Amino acid sequence: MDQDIKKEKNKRRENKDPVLELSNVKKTIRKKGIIKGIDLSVYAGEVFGFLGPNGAGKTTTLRMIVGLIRMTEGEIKIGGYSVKKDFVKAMENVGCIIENPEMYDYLSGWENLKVLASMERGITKDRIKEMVSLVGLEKRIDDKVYTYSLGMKQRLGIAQALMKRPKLLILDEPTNGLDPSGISEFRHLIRSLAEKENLGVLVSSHILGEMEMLTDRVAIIRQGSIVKVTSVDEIIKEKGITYRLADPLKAKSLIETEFNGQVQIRDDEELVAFVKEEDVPAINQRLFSKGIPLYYVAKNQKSLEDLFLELTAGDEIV
Ligand SMILES: Nc1ncnc2c1ncn2[C@@H]1O[C@H](COP(=O)(O)OP(=O)(O)OP(=O)(O)O)[C@@H](O)[C@H]1O
Repeated sequence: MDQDIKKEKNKRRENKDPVLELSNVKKTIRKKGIIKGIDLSVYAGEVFGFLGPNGAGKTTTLRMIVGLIRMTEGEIKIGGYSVKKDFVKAMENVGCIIENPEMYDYLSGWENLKVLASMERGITKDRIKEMVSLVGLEKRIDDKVYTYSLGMKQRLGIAQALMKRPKLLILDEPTNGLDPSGISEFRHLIRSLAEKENLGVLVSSHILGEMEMLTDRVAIIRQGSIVKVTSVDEIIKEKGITYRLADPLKAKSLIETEFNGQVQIRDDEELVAFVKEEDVPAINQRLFSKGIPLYYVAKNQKSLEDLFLELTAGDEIV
């Protein structure tokens, strides 16, 4: 992500109240701790990922946020309103798709939105049009919903969820069943919604690559507890530098003695060097002057998947 946008987002986070705030949220079912005291905050304009293996407690937490099940202990605030004390106001500030979005297949997309608008206060025809354009459904909005692809249904579901202008959008496993181009379109849609509508978006998923590209920050949940909250940028830390070259043995000795680096030889043409990034040009020059042909140099990055595996080691991972 662009550095300026990142700084801007951090500034926004520092200056603003969260659109969603969980404090010490617990859920006990038949004396078993399912959720063991979760704290987290989501801010306007950010896409926040909720990641965890099967059975970690993602859906239970999302269902507590939208009031489908009661929390045993703790506090949840949406747009500043307590889900316990100000339920209706809290719910006015959240749009969600937790299971499949509810819609009438035999009506058109437009008719579906009209039906919903008639049930809510203050939704104008202009707002419906605005939502249709925001989710990119203009061309097909008059077609019956049963002719829609899964991705189009999802767009309509998002339009429904956002009609009342909530501050927070919650999506549970939203890319399930989408093909790669659908996933990519979805990613662009969510990012642009977060920016244009200044929405906080909470997305749950176990699809790590997707989350890496979609979210600004992630919370990793394991056995009912959050084990880490971090920005995606922080995760993608250096994991050494890969060199493909003619003589790894000779290169290893040079890098270790002259640049105080650690080197692991991978095969007869590849090594990974743990050196300072600013030393790389000098290393390359020295390899050249020692007559070691260099084919390729690349910075290795730690992915969300690496981190997820480290933190959830031993759990079932899908
Ligand atoms: N009503 C219930 N009674 C007993 N156990 C429950 C109940 N609801 C959830 N659980 C248990 O709580 C744990 C968390 O479930 P949850 O569905 O929140 O996980 P998840 O992270 O959403 O997993 P998945 O990705 O598989 O949906 C699981 O072990 C589940 O079996």
